[in-house]
Amino acid sequence: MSVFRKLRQFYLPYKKDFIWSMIFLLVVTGITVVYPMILQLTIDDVIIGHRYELVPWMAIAFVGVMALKALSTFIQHYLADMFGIQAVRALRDALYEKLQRLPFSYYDNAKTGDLMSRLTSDVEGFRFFLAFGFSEALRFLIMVGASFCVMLYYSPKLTFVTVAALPFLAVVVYQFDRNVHPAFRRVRQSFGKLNTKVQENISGIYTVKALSKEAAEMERFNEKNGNLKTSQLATSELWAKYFPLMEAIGNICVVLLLAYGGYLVTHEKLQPGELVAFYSLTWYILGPIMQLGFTINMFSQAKASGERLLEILEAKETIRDENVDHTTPHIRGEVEFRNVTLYYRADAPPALQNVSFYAYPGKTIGIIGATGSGKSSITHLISRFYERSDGEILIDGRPIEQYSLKTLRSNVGVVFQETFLFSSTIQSNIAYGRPDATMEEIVDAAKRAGAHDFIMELPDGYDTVLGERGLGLSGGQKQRIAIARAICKNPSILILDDATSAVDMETELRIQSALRDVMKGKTTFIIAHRISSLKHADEILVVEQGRIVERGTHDELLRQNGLYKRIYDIQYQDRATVLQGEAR
Ligand SMILES: Nc1ncnc2c1ncn2[C@@H]1O[C@H](COP(=O)(O)OP(=O)(O)OP(=O)(O)O)[C@@H](O)[C@H]1O
Repeated sequence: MSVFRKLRQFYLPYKKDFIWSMIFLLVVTGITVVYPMILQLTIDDVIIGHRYELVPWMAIAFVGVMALKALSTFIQHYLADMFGIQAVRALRDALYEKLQRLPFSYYDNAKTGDLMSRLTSDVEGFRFFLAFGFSEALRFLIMVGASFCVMLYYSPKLTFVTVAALPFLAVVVYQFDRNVHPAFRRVRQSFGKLNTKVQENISGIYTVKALSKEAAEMERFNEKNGNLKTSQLATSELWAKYFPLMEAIGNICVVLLLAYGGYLVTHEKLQPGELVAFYSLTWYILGPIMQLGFTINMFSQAKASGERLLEILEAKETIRDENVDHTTPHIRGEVEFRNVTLYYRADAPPALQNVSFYAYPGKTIGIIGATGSGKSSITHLISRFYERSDGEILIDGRPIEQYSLKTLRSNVGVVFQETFLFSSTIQSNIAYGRPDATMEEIVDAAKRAGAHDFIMELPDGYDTVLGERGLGLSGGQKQRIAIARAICKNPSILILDDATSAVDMETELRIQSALRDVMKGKTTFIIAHRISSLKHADEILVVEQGRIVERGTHDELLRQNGLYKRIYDIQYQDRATVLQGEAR
């Protein structure tokens, strides 16, 4: 129950709809129980009592009662649905908002397919329970309770004979529920695995085709599809096995009712109409009990879904705005690291160790080093994508934590190693960080990023709609649009994380000289593997195993004759000669 209590903030605001729907449910259930009573009156008082003049009135009353039932059913369903739909809308909003706030570290371990299924099928499961489960549970109680009372009123003895088989039915329902719940869980798991397979296959279709793994992929899909079939068949088998059994027990109840009830009627201890009413009422008790398994199952599925949703809602936001200064929306771009250490995981070696450097506004800092040496980690900390484990990071002389995340990130422009473009127009992709940018500013950013010319060659220019993840553009074109997006934001600190790796050297040079112009008085970090990409930087940091091992300008570093010089030799001299020299 605690799951439903924890999620109450989402459905309690709509309790009015729920209460009204329950009131109409009472009306509907009440009428349903009254129906056999009208039948009894018609048979016993009108037909057997030969009072045929009452038939039209009974018919009118019957139609009136049925019309009221139809109207009440409509209102009850509508309001119950409204309750569920409004509640999960608020829930979905909260989940989405939470996903926007969760730190990078959360996404390091999250699976896209799994998150998607939580936001769709788990939310739907919860909605279904809110809209139908609650009312089904209440309907069960009212229907069984009211029918039982009416039956007792007619004949206590017949009531007990009829319900004698109910404990057996209850045992079967209990057994069914015990088996069907894990079976349903297996279906959901198989379905989740199948979904993840499809999602991964579509995302990685280039790799699949490039490695010619279509047949192997089909085989794996077939296996997952087969698992889903098996688990679905197992569930069907359970339904097929238990339902006839439940119905048989129900029919035993009816046989007992007809045998003993018939005996009572023939001995004039019961009216024929009362027996007919009994017959209907018995099914009003049996039906909901048979359905109980389904209702319990809906409840446990909603509980499982609610737990999965709470896992997101209660996930820790390790990076939060606390005691921040909202009065400084602008940052000049001075960045200082003092003995910064970063552990991504406690059980792994640090990604950065005692990193210190100082960047004046307007300067360009180059960062170079082997893959995995910690270059990106340095820039992750400047945007506070991750929290440093030790040391101090100062921006404009103040600890980074004093800035709100919004202030910080709106002043930092990052172009990542992997470019992500949205499936919208080129124009809106460039203006993503600053939706109020004018067309002139967008074009200017594109020109500086070396993207304008190829954009103009596209049939729809800036209005060209890109495919998912920028499909339809070359790697270098995507990178240039991403750079334009960062420039358009007019950041005080610009981070290019291997952002020109897919661009030819000449274009890269043009982009960099255009950047010098826009980044005047601001700070630029360039991470690159190519020395040509950062040799003009004011200071180059050489990183090895999380430490800065050399620093200086290009010329200074060459003179130091260390790691940087070695990278330079490999890139600019005959590779074979360098490696041979190493081997000796
Ligand atoms: N999110 C993360 N969770 C755990 N470990 C990480 C994470 N990101 C990076 N690492 C580890 O931290 C170390 C430094 O990674 P980083 O991405 O900073 O290297 P890099 O120098 O930018 O590499 P590359 O040139 O390949 O991009 C690596 O050992 C990497 O495996």
